[in-house]
Amino acid sequence: MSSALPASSPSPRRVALVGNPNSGKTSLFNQLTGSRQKVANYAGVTVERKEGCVTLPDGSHVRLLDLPGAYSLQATSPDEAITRDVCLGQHAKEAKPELIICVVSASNLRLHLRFLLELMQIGCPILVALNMMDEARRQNFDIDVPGLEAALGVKIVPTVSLRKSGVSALRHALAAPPEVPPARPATSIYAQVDALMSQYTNESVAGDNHLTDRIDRVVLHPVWGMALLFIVLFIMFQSVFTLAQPAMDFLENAFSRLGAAVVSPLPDGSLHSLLQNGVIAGAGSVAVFLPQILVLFFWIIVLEESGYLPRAAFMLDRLMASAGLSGRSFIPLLSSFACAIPGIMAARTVQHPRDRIVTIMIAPLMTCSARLPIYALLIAAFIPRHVYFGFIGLQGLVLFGLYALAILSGIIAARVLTRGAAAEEHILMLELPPYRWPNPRAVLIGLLQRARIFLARVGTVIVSLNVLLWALSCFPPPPLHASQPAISYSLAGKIGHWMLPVFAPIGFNWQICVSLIPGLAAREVAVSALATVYALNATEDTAATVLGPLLSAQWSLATALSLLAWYVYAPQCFSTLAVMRRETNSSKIVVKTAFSLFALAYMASLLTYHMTRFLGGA
Ligand SMILES: Nc1nc2c(ncn2[C@@H]2O[C@H](COP(=O)(O)OP(=O)(O)OP(=O)(O)O)[C@@H](O)[C@H]2O)c(=O)[nH]1
Ligand SMILES: [Mg+2]
Repeated sequence: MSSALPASSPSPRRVALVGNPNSGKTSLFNQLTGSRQKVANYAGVTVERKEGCVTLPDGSHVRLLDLPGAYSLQATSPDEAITRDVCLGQHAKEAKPELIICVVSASNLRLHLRFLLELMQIGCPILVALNMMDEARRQNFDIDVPGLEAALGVKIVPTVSLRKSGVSALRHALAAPPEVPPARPATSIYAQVDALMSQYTNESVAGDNHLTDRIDRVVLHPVWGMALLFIVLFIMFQSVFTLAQPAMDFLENAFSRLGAAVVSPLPDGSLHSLLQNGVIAGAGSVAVFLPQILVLFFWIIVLEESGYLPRAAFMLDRLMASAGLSGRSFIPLLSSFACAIPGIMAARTVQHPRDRIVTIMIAPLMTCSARLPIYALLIAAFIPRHVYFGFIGLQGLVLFGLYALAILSGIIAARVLTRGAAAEEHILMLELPPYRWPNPRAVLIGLLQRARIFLARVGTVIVSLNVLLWALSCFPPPPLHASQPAISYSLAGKIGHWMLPVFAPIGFNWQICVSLIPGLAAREVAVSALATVYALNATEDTAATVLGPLLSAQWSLATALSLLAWYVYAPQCFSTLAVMRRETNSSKIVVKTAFSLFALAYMASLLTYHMTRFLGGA
């Protein structure tokens, strides 16, 4: 029998969720604590410990840790090392948990039991959450839970964390005194798992997951699979323009009216200019891109939840191998399309140190969503809305091309950095999860979260940087009888003109130079900064959200394409560089990466500018 602690011992105060990757730990964590940590259908979503608070039925509180998934306590990657260290009480900043909730997927019981049996040997009290019971049921996979519970000597709570099922039972179980599992037989873990599976499940007669296998026959096919991947990406970028356009038009209109309603009653003067040119022009010009950002994230969330991503990684393994990386680097790189910061963190799942550093160094090359407003602004202004064959939009095609250029550059950069040497680990280590219909509620919550993050950025970083830029663009005031717009005499104007000799060869004017500086803090600010600079530069009042037509009237195609090329590579936002420093613990790598990316950006813009002029796009 299990050796229960004395009955008087209180319920545990420090509890950790531990288990195999993709078993549903974070889903349970969110249900128990009310948090909104990221959940997705592939291994290695959580890469650092996250803390939350669970309220027990008696009103007391327990501190709950969500940990990265691990296959065993023999950690092979930095994220697994965190889990090992916490479980064994060796983590520098985390005391050993008083109870481990081992999350075991009922639909993948054979694999997950191995880790449970290993955990049972470390002398820590254990409670088992037998999650994904719905999937097991769908596969007609029966588990004799009371029998397994008695055989293991640990409490087992069946759960479906998607639907909160079993969460209340888990809360009650947490209130009980923790129990250290009894000693296991001396036989190997494999033999024990075999015995448990044959005695307490119907594994031998339950069907395999035929549907997943059938879908995989197409998805992982060398020809059809690649064609499907291409079609998925193509639809994704086309829809960024087509689906988002009506909502964008609506927002543009709404902001123009709001601007007019707020600003018109004010007398001319500094406050009028600050609101009109600094706040409304700046924030409005970026906020209108919300629909496009949401369309992009809709696809990212659907792909993450469906289980398709690791398959895409599998398909691209050969391509990645040609760059000296394994498909394992694919998911960190793909996360970088949302933002390079979680992408760089996700590189913790890459086991080999060299591959991990190279993945981190090329992550900023993947096109983060902050670049979308710049791309969308310039594409809408300079690329005609042609449609070929009734469904291929030229604008979407150019966007696709910009993403493809970034990916290709990343592959070439990785090849240079790995000096063509073969990848150190192989994709076969990657676990393919079952396919799942994305949960509409999860998709909606994910989108609302992204909208909140985006609008919070607009309302904080972007507005404050723009107000600062407005101040620099208005002071010092112009001399009496000035012949040019006031901004030309201001500090911002002077800085722009100082930078001009460096950037004129790549087709940038002084207004673009001014916008590059705040763009270092957050790339979208380049758009709001351009809106402010041009609004202040204009002789009559220019509405915030009509920046596109203004630029297309004033810039040459060569300049616009050169700026697009610039943003494929640079600049790094400061927070990316800071996370890179933290994750690699090396300033040298950060300096090397930042310098190379600036050099690449300059060269790409130079080439684009002169080629376009040569071809007649002056
Ligand atoms: N059908 C079903 N799906 C679930 C259940 N619990 C979680 N999921 C899904 O399983 C996937 C993985 O869930 P996560 O909570 O991210 O898993 P995790 O264990 O935290 O994964 P890592 O952080 O990568 O170790 C997600 O797509 C969830 O929506 C469940 O009980 N039933
Ligand atoms: Mg997780």
